[in-house]
Amino acid sequence: MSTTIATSHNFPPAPPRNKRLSIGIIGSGNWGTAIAKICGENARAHGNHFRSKVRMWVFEEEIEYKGEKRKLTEIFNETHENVKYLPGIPCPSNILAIPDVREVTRKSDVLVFVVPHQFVDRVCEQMKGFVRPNAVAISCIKGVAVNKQGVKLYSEYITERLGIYCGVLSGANVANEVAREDFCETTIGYNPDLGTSVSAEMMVALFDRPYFSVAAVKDVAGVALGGALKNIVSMAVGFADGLEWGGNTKSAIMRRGLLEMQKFATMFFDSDPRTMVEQSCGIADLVTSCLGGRNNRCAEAFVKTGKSLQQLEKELLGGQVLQGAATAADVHELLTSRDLVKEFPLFTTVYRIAYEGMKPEGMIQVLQPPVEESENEFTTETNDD
Ligand SMILES: NC(=O)C1=CN([C@@H]2O[C@H](COP(=O)(O)OP(=O)(O)OC[C@H]3O[C@@H](n4cnc5c(N)ncnc54)[C@H](O)[C@@H]3O)[C@@H](O)[C@H]2O)C=CC1
Ligand SMILES: O=C(CO)COP(=O)(O)O
Repeated sequence: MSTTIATSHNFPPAPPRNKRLSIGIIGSGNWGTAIAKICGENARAHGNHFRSKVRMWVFEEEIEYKGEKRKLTEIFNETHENVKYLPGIPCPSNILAIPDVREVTRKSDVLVFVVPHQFVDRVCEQMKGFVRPNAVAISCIKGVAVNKQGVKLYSEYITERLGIYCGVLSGANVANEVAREDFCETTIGYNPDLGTSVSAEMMVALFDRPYFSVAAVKDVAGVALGGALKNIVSMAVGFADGLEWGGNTKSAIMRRGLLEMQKFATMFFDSDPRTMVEQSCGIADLVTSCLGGRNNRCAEAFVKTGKSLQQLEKELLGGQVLQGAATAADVHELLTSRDLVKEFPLFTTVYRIAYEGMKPEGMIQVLQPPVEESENEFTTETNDD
């Protein structure tokens, strides 16, 4: 079993009252709001550890609400509901929606990053210079940052941009189900050896709820990559849904996908291969996303309707952001630059279907065993009689 370093059973001692931590949520989408709800509940439940007020940065927009145009922050602070991204879910009244990311940054000891990965760069740019000296971050973002130099986790990227320690939270956590308080598990990747002012136990205390069971491990890369890469595999399963392939074929895709996830995490990072198969951030997230996450739904519709993924994102997601196609492109760019495309046939096929017009039926070739494997004694022609 990969080593679990903290769970809700290791409840941390309370810090002195003047050292209680202020929590800031950077993001307020579907998952951002569900995470803010969890932190808001725990800030109240553990008043000796956290300050009650949880600040949530909202990318401000005007929306049509009860017949008039209103600001999303005003509606949230009045109704305690994110009517655009998490409708129907009452949030605790100690969450305050704030349109200025610098104000949230300035006033927070723990910064919880939960924005679609496409926006991390510009958000960090605005936060620079406003971060508290002892602040720490935790990233709930599912994606990878690729450039000419190679690949980075978003937690590493945040550390580099803002100069603060950043852990990761990721798991089988479809936001609407978590917000409804259906039971689920999640994984925190947190490595206290790298020097952080907030312990792994304290991070668990911030997120663990009776319906949201948290385990912390040291394998930050394994946790981050499980969430990022399963988005590619869930698109592959969505293409299979579009073709009306059955459960056996889809589980073959999931198995091959899991192996590529594990291979990627150990090839490019020092990740423990057991994380992908033992923790919620690996196999469990892969399964839940393939059973009907947003990537899966858009990929299915892509095959059934012939519309572009951008169009389907607009039509099906109500302002939420599709991550899998962008991650497939990021990963493909990296694999191409390292001449490793053939080592990751499923990831590559998803890229080709999404961007190069490859027919989704072609996915079946990826599932066939490689030629060397099928050449065994039973297939050799004999002339015995
Ligand atoms: N929704 C889910 O079920 C889960 C999502 N995640 C991950 O959490 C991260 C955040 O996802 P969600 O909260 O679901 O976001 P979302 O998909 O609901 O995206 C909408 C959010 O993006 C913001 N946004 C739009 N344009 C922006 C801009 N130009 N600059 C900054 N922000 C902008 C919107 O204000 C809104 O808060 C993603 O990496 C996702 O993969 C992780 C677990 C579950
Ligand atoms: O990450 C998720 C569940 O854990 C959600 O996945 P989607 O973005 O595909 O909905």
